[in-house]
Amino acid sequence: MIRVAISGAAGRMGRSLIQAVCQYEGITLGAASECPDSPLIGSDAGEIGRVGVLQVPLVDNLDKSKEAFDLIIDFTRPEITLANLVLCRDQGKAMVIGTTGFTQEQRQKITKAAIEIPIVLAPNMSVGVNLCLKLLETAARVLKDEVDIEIIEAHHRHKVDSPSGTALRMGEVVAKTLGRDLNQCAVYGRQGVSGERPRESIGFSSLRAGDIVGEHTVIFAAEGERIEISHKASSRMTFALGAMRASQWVSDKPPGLYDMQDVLGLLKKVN
Ligand SMILES: NC(=O)C1=CN([C@@H]2O[C@H](COP(=O)(O)OP(=O)(O)OC[C@H]3O[C@@H](n4cnc5c(N)ncnc54)[C@H](O)[C@@H]3O)[C@@H](O)[C@H]2O)C=CC1
Ligand SMILES: O=C(O)C1=N[C@H](C(=O)O)C[C@H](O)C1
Repeated sequence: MIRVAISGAAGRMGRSLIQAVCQYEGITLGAASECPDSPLIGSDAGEIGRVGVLQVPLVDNLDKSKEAFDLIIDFTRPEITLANLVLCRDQGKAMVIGTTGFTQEQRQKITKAAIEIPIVLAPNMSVGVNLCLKLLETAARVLKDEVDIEIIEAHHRHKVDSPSGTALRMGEVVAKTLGRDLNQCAVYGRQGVSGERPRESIGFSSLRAGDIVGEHTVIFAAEGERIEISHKASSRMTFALGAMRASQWVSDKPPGLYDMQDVLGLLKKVN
């Protein structure tokens, strides 16, 4: 049995993760944490996830429950993820990181820690999005530089980072396939007299509204035809169950930085 700790247990993803643990065989909830000033500290995680009492009280720091879990699942904010990373590295525990919005420097800290512990880091843990990443690679390889590429994403009004981690990953996959550097060719929104579109740019547009769970579309537009590859998540359970799959997968892996493509065995080329 793999004992997981959920960081950010009362958050949107945290609550879905508690439910997913209860649905998933071979995984049990060992610990759960929330922000130190949360009034929910001390409450039972099962009650927060609406799955009945689990006898796991919310702590304000997972360091206090470190004997009770084997790995941390973290869907929080970058600075919290990095604090959990230090704990996991010091304790030799694995990590599954779904948090997005890392700076380059923060990402490097994760890469460095992965020399010592196994980490799955993925901006999107749904099977569908990870399949889309393979489809995008194929589309870019076939369409080459003959198309304009635009990435549109839509999320709920509470999301704090933009573009979404998934949109950025989609851009990276397409740019890499086309031999472009995303740092050079990304265009984040347009306003005013923005001029004619250079073919090599990859455009990003972000919508924030209501309770949209997460939607991504990549448009490949040529003269006379247009291809759109879209994914629409309608429930956070799709991400949470992906995180369970990642937890089970990573629990017996050697140190290294992995992503959902590794977990799902999608690394081989799809033609
Ligand atoms: N990789 C994936 O598949 C997905 C990634 N995400 C990402 O997950 C992250 C979280 O998203 P949401 O759940 O919507 O956010 P949220 O804001 O609902 O949840 C974050 C939780 O962390 C808690 N928190 C704050 N400080 C803490 C601390 N010191 N210790 C423990 N918990 C603390 C907050 O109180 C909050 O409850 C975002 O970066 C989002 O982009 C979201 C969905 C899917
Ligand atoms: O914040 C969210 O909600 C989501 N964030 C992830 C991202 O930034 O890509 C994944 C998903 O779309 C939901």
